[in-house]
Parts: sequence; structure tokens; C-alpha cells
Amino acid sequence: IVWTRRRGAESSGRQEQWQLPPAPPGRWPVIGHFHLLGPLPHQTLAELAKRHGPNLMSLHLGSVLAIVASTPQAAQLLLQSHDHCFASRHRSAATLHLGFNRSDILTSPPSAYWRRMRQLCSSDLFSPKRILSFQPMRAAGVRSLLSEILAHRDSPMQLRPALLTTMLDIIAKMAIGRSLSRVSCHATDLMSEGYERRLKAVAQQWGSLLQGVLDERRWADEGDRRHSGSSSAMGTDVLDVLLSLPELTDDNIKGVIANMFMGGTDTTAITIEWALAELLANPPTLKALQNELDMVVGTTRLVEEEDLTNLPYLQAVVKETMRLHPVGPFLVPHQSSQACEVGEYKIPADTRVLVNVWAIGRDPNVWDNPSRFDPNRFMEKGSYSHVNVYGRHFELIPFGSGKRKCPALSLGLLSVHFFVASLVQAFDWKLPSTSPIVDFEEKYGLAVTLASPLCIIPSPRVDKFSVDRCCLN
Ligand code: HEM
Repeated sequence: IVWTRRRGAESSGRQEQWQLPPAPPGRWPVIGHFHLLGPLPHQTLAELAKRHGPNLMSLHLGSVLAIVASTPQAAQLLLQSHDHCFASRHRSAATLHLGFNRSDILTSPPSAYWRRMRQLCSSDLFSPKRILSFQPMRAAGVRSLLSEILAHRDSPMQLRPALLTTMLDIIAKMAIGRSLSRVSCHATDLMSEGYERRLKAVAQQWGSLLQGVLDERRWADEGDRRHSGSSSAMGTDVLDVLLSLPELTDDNIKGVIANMFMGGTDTTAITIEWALAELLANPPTLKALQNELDMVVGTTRLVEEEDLTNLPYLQAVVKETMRLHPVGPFLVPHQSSQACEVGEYKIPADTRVLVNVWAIGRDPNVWDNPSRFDPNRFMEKGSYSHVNVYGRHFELIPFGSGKRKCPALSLGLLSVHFFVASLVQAFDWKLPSTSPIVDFEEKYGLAVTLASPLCIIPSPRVDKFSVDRCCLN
């Protein structure tokens, strides 16, 4: 398509010609292609791309121009070769309110502040050392989850609420050193309320809650100093680290803490639920994973984080889950910060970028038997065994790639591995007789979830003494 737009018209009156990727037919006045999206836009766009723009496709969503990448090659072009053009984010009511006026990391444009914070993430907030220091919080989280499940033994339960509460609690302890029981809603609830008024109210609730936490900590630190005559020791949670940096404003600190809750709670919990759903729908795979755990860990103690590197089949199960069920099917949408030439195309500034990770994960040109849940594909020599999720293999990028890649990838992945291993080792799972088949219908939101939360029946599996003892401690 050649699309002409007046650019800088007020000053120069100049017209600029853009050479855009192909677009699907059916663009309506005003709303453009909006009406084509439907309730599951990642699926619709995957279908449209097959016919109208297998690599790159343009879309007009109201007044917003978007390009959609649906192959590993196209994703690599945007996230690696032209990363400098496509690493921005758009402004919206959500970024304004929930990003504390873009003072956070997730919604911030690629400014000097954002680069500084990304650097802080890798050198400190999510460094291997810091992640290790949070180990007791994850271990306590697993214990409390297992004991909650134990209370439901042999009766149907929904796993999702328990997973969300556990993840929220772990993130709260890492971020601010204590539980957030006073917060009544999860990130998904907050984000699914798309209306600006509600968004503003929710942001205010978050803002005052986090400001309270911040003031409380400053006050406690002040007390420490008065008593000890020195400033408090090296921080043990993220808030301590952030408060030690004088250049950060309160909005910056609240923004980063809020990013941890929003970026870390649902993503992890929902991925674990997808893994369990696939394992229940594929009993031989569940059995193979339990066999691996029995061989490596045994049946008289529960799996620990130190065991995870010795569990290659577990890692393959998690990769396969993330291939079929990336929680962010379009990542977090990027935006071009400047005009950019991508191959034969000329893309204007402020173009929204949707990398359809969901479509890439199911592309038959990339994956053999793409709709089959088969972790063995990552085990066998010569097939996909070299593919990992760290952002270098564009056929599998559930955490993104390039400048905007998830800064807490290692933490997220570790948590998913640890929780899936613990749940599968400690319990046998079956579906209730009233719904004997897993319904894989999806619901689109900031995270794509199972439309009907998984309902399953747990029965303790490893040596009863271990599970009970673990949960009671
Ligand atoms: C399984 C778990 C997780 C998954 C699948 C995941 C996935 C993602 C994805 C797809 C992005 C956007 C990448 C892009 O824009 O290209 C992202 C960004 C981000 N994630 Fe994660 N994430 C997970 C866990 C976490 C955790 C545990 C935290 C923090 C505690 C976190 C914090 C962030 C932040 C702050 C960003 C924004 C980075 C930026 O815009 O520069 N994530 N994540």
C-alpha cells in the first residue's frame, strides 16, 4: 500500500509517502479494520495474516496505524534489526494512570531514565544474586499453595485463584517486604476495567496504597538511623534498593513496584495454569514428567529450586506451554519512535507494532505438528532442542526480545518451573467426572487465559509424610 500522510504539515506543508505492508480488505471509514478483530484478535490476525500479509501486515485501527509481524523473520526484523526504531510505547489512559504518568519501566518511552532502570534491573533488581535472595519467599509460597491444595484433597478445586493469590504474595514480599492482603483486586481485574474513570479510581487506590508503603518505610528507616546512628543495611527487598537512589521520584518508585505486581503476578500464575491444563489433557506427558521427578528428586522429599537444572523434561514442558500459550500474544505492544525503512517498506513514526507470538508458536512452516502438545520436540537431537525462550530464537519469544524483552525473564521462568514441578510431584491430578475434557477455549485480555478456569481434583502423590510435613512447617 502507498499511504500518503501530511507530515509536519503546519510547518512545512510537506507530504510524505509511506510504503506500508499489505493490509486485509474491509477497511471501513473511521473505525478502519477494528470490526475485523473480534473477541480473540490474536487468532483473527493470525488467520488474516495467512491470506493478506504472512510476514508483515498493516492495519488501521481507528486513527492508529499498526503493523503485525506473524513470522520469526518478521519478528527478528522489528525486534532485532530495527530495534532502535520500534522500542517505544504508546500513550494511553492506562499508561497515564497505571504507569504513574509513564514514570515506570513498562510504559516509559526509551528515555535515559528507562535505560537507567533497565540497567538497574539487570545489575540489581533481577540479578541472579537478588533472585537467589528471594528463594525463601518462593519456597514459602509453594508450601502455602500445597497446603491449600491439600485441604481440597480428592475434591474439585479451581487452581487459578490460589495461584494468583500465591504469586501476588510472593511478588509483594520481594517488592515491599510484606504481604498486600489489604489490596482486594488482582492485576487482571484492574487492567480488564478498560474505562478511564474506573482506571483512574484504581490507579488512585494503587497510588495511595503504594505511597503509604513508601512513607512507612522511610519513617522506619529514619527511626533505624536515629537508633543506630547509621543508615540501614543493604536493602533486602526492591523498595530498599529504589529508596537508596536519590534521583528517583516517588512516582518512579511507585511505578516500578506497580510494574512488578502487574508484570509478575498474572503472567506467572496463568502460565502455570496452562501447563497443568496441557498436562491433564495429555496423561502420558504428565506421567513422563512425574517419572522424571521421581528419578531425579525421589518420592520422600519435595522438589527444591536446586533440582530444576537437572529436570530437562520439565524445562521442555514449560517451553511447549509457552509456545502454545504465550500469556501476552502480542507481547506488550511496541511503537515506532521514528520513521523507519524495513526491507521494502517505509513505516512512519508512531506506528503500533504487534508481534503475534501466538501465531508464530503455531506456524506450520516453523513447527512440525504445531497444534500438538509435545515437549519431546525440545528433547530430541536435531529438532528443536537448541531453541530456548531467552529471546535469541525468534520462533519462541514469550518474553519478547531486544531492548524491551522482559527484564525479569529469569525470575518468571524460575517461578514457573518451580511451581509446575511442585504441583506435579506432590499431587496426582484428575478432571471431575462432570467435565472430563479440558476446554481450551481462550479469553483475551492483557493475559490470554483459559475461558473457563481449570477445575481439577488433587490427591497427594509423594510420600504422604513429605507433603504433610512440608505444608505444616
Ligand atoms: C512467566 C512470567 C512472565 C512472562 C511470560 C513475561 C512476559 C513479558 C513480556 C512479553 C513483556 C513485554 C516484552 C516486549 O515489550 O517486547 C514483559 C515486559 C516486562 N515484564 Fe515480564 N513476564 C513475566 C514475568 C515478569 C515478572 C516476574 C516481572 C517482575 C517482577 C516482570 C516485569 C516486567 C516488566 C517491568 C516489563 C516491561 C519492560 C519494558 O517495557 O522495558 N515480568 N514481560
